[in-house]
Amino acid sequence: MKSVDNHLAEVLADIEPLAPMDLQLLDAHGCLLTEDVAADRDLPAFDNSAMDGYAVRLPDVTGASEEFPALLPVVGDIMAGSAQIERINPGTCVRIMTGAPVPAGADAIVPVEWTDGGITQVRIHRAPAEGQFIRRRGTHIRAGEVVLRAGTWLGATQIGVLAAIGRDRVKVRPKPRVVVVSTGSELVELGREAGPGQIHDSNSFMLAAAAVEAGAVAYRVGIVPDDAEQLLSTLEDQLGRADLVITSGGVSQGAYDTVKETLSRLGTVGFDRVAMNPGMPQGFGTIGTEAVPIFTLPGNPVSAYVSFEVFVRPAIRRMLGVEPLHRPVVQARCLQAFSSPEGKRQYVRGWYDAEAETVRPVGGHASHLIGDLAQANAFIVVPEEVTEVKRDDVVDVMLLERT
Ligand SMILES: Nc1nc2c(c(=O)[nH]1)N[C@H]1C(S)=C(S)[C@@H](COP(=O)(O)OP(=O)(O)OC[C@H]3O[C@@H](n4cnc5c(N)ncnc54)[C@H](O)[C@@H]3O)O[C@H]1N2
Ligand code: MOO
Ligand SMILES: [Mg+2]
Repeated sequence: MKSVDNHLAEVLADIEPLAPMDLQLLDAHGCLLTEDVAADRDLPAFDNSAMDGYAVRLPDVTGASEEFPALLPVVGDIMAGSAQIERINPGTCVRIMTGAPVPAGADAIVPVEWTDGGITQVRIHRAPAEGQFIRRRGTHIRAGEVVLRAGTWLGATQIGVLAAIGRDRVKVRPKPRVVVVSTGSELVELGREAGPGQIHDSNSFMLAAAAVEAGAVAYRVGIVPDDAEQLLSTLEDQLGRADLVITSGGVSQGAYDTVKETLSRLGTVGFDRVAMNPGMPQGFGTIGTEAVPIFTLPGNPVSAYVSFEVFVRPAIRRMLGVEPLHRPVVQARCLQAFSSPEGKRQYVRGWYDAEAETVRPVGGHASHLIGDLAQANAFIVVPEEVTEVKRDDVVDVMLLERT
């Protein structure tokens, strides 16, 4: 049997970051920026008001107080978006709203709360300091300044600053497009009745969701029966839009496990028994003229998910160009004893308590127990040579939290 580490190394040796592309801003969300982005303008782009109030000249309001308010005629109104009033003359003021351009001649903004709120004339009972409540042009970002460096991951706030400087396209590594196919003649689509001997396809939903959580775009193709020709034509159909293909099922020793036979016709996919539990039968290689990487994962749901976490997720992250490739692994005290198969790395569903730094196995170890998987937030990773984990042993814990 092949070791987990060898299989992972072979997989990653065949995976490269995707080539950068110019994408629309929202399509770049969740991607890695591959260019330095500099502002082509100052931010703020013009002097503007930080308050709803009045734009004034300082000499006209100096010393204003409750007892001796300054009284000024209001000669106009500047709302945000208006650029009509360019200047104010001595002895006058204008009403101004937050974000509106400050007219030349104005030295400060008086918030409306410091006044009687007058429309044609205003009583001001507190004097602002020079420049108070004016957001000056270029004080935040200067034209030419780099706002985001190549290598930055674009989350919501990075998308925000790009929009603020007017960028509608940016160069990023695109998200890998992951095609997910379930194989198995026993599978039925959600919404249809599962007849005798049939079950609903859960792997393709779970794996498509996992691919999205890893940062990819997922296309769930659905179910292909255990039929070589149908699998072949589905994969040929899908290759045009795939950067990566994931299948589940049909890779073990069954008489109708057709995935192996079919894929040997399409490209170079190797099938191995990997020394892990769950997830022993694994296939990986490339298919089609574009050499699209394909993972053929075992059909048992927990086996498919563990395989995704250990092999597929790091591959997706490498394609995205993001680090770290792997889930964080921490150490924790195990609250319950259990045994582990010799010679295999075991991934045990667990509940990790970060505060107590403990982990507790969740449910059984069998690879069809998907309900237990859904209750876990971690895998306890038991090394190949360990056959018994005792209560209070310190164990490695792979955290499944979203990162
Ligand atoms: N004689 C042997 N039999 C098996 C071995 C073995 O070494 N010798 N290995 C076992 C192990 S370990 C695993 S894991 C499975 C892998 O099986 P396959 O990849 O061939 O998958 P299938 O046989 O198609 O299905 C296995 C199991 O999972 C269910 N399944 C499949 N697809 C889905 C889906 N999309 N959604 C929900 N459930 C699914 C399927 O109904 C089967 O119960 O082989 C063992 N056997
Ligand atoms: O390896 Mo299978 O993946 O144990 O259930
Ligand atoms: Mg099988």
